[in-house]
Amino acid sequence: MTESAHPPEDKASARQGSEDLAPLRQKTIVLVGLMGVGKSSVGRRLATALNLPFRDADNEVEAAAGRSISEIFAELGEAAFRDGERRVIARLLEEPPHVLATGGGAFVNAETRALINEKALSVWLKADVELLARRVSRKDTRPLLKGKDPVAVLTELARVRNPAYAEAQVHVQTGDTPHGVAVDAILTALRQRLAQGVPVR
Ligand SMILES: Nc1ncnc2c1ncn2[C@@H]1O[C@H](COP(=O)(O)OP(=O)(O)OP(=O)(O)O)[C@@H](O)[C@H]1O
Ligand SMILES: O=C(O)C1=C[C@@H](O)[C@@H](O)[C@H](O)C1
Ligand SMILES: [Mg+2]
Repeated sequence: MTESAHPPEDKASARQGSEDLAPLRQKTIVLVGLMGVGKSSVGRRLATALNLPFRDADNEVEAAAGRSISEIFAELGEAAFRDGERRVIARLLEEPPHVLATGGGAFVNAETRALINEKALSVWLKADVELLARRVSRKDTRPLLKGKDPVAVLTELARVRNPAYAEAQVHVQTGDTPHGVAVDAILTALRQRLAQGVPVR
C-alpha cells in the first residue's frame, strides 16, 4: 500500500508506514496493572499512536466526585472510591473504542474484570516492583502508599493482585526504558494476537 492510500487524517497509519492499524482500533484497549507501571502515561501515548481517544478512569472518578483521589479516600473512604471506579468504568466501556487507563485496583474487582474482558481488550502492563517503587516515590498522590514503604506495599499488592491481572487477555513486560518502548511492546503484542487469528473485536 502506498502512503497516499491512507487518508490524510490517519496519523497513526502515517507513523507506522504502510501498516493498517484499523484492526487494532475496533475495540477499547484497557490497560491494567500496578501503580506506576504506565497505564496513564504509556496509555496516552498508545492512544496517540493508534489515533484513538484516551480516557483515564482515575481522572474520570475525580471529575465525577469533584475531588482528588486523596480527598475521596480521606473524606469518603476507599469503599466509596471503589464503587465510583466500578461505575465510571462501566460507563466508559459503553463509549466508542478508545484507550482506557484504569486505576491500579480496578481490575481486581471481579465484576469490573468480567465486564472489561467481555466488552474490551485487556492489557496487563508488568514491571519489577523496585522500578515501580522508584517511579511512585516521585509523587505523593497515591493514598495506598502514603507514609509507607513503597517496595513493601507494592510487593504485597503484587502478591494479592497478580492472579487477577493475569486474567488480562494480553500481557506485556516493560522495563526502565522510555515510554515509546512500552508503546511499541504493546503494539507488538496486539499484532501478535491478530496474527494468531484472535480477533481484536
Ligand atoms: N514505560 C515507562 N517508561 C518511562 N517512564 C514511565 C513508564 N511508565 C511510567 N513511567 C513514569 O512513571 C510515573 C508513573 O506512571 P503512570 O502515572 O503512567 O502510572 P500508572 O500505571 O497510571 O499509575 P496509577 O495506577 O497510580 O495511576 C510517571 O512519572 C511516568 O512518566
Ligand atoms: O492500585 C490502586 O489501588 C490505586 C491506584 C491508582 O491508580 C488510584 O486508582 C488509587 O490511588 C488506587
Ligand atoms: Mg494512572
